[in-house]
Amino acid sequence: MERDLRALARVQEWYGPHSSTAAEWPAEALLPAKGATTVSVVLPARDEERTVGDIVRVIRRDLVERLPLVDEILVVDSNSTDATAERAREAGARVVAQDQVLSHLPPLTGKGEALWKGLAASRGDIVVFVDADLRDFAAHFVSALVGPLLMSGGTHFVKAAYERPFTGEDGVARRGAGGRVTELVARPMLNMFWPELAGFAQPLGGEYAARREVLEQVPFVTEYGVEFGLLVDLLRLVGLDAMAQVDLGTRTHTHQPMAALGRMAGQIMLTAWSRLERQGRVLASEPPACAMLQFGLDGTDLVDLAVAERPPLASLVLEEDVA
Ligand SMILES: O=c1ccn([C@@H]2O[C@H](COP(=O)(O)OP(=O)(O)O[C@H]3O[C@H](CO)[C@@H](O)[C@H](O)[C@H]3O)[C@@H](O)[C@H]2O)c(=O)[nH]1
Ligand SMILES: O=C(O)[C@H](O)COP(=O)(O)O
Repeated sequence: MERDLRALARVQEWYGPHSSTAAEWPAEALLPAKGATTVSVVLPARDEERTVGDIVRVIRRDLVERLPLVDEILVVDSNSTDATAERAREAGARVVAQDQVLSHLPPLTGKGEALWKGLAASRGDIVVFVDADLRDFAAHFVSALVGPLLMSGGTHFVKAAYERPFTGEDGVARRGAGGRVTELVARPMLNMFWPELAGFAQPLGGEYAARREVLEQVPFVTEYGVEFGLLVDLLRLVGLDAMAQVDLGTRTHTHQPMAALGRMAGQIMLTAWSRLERQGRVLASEPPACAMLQFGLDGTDLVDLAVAERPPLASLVLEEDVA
């Protein structure tokens, strides 16, 4: 109990100075601090033809043309079968095909792979990740995340917080009802094992920014464990006081069906397990099973939850320099 109270006190001590709202970071006020620092926005996108174009257009209009805050907009086409790449290109993004980046490596799959390839293919000193399925996107989703990095040299990683409504098939948005995996899996596990991270309201959210030099020093889990893995690994690398959170308001996105969220939850649990093992906090006589039986209306399905991992990009560059 005493340990729990100490952890809570640490989170409270962090929260005040490291949490802010988007209104505190107006884009025009950031420009003088930008100087020669370059900013890339990277959007991982698999079958997002309905939303990716609008997001790219807003970033281009507000943060490239009106105010020169963003230097590069990169969409990683994650093996889409729809017109994602065309829509992104028309809107003004540079588009790379996930498997064509570092194409000498055997391709892996999933969101984490798209992010890692996006990091490899982009050039900015600051990298902002934004999901490509957001609705009602506005430019402060990018500028407010960049704010603390430009204004404070000691900040290395900035994660978004927001209210997440759930919009059902009836089209009605229910406030606070979104983020089911966040609430049922990610936050309970963080509170149990990495309580210092308990102050991050949306640990799974896809919007965050960091300095390239730190992103290149951590591994990327390939599937949906990527955000959980990054938080835990960055905590180790840079410490809580180099991490910050900005409230962006409300986030609406495309909801996945329950079975897909079950797989996501499994991938996040396996990611947590790998970090507990790596940090010497569990001793396993055998690894967890990666197969999960799912029951749907049309019968059962045996799904594979296994996640792979890409090494820190910096280690790869070193290896390739030596080779
Ligand atoms: O193989 C993939 C899968 C997804 N995506 C893209 O990644 C983003 C987020 O994926 P999505 O399937 O919409 O995830 P959510 O259901 O919204 O999951 C939430 O929780 C995940 C687990 O932490 C996070 O990765 C997400 O960013 C977060 O929004 C979208 O732009 C996708 O197009 C890819 O690029 N490749
Ligand atoms: O972050 C999450 O928990 C998942 O993306 C699910 O979100 P949803 O419940 O809003 O679909």
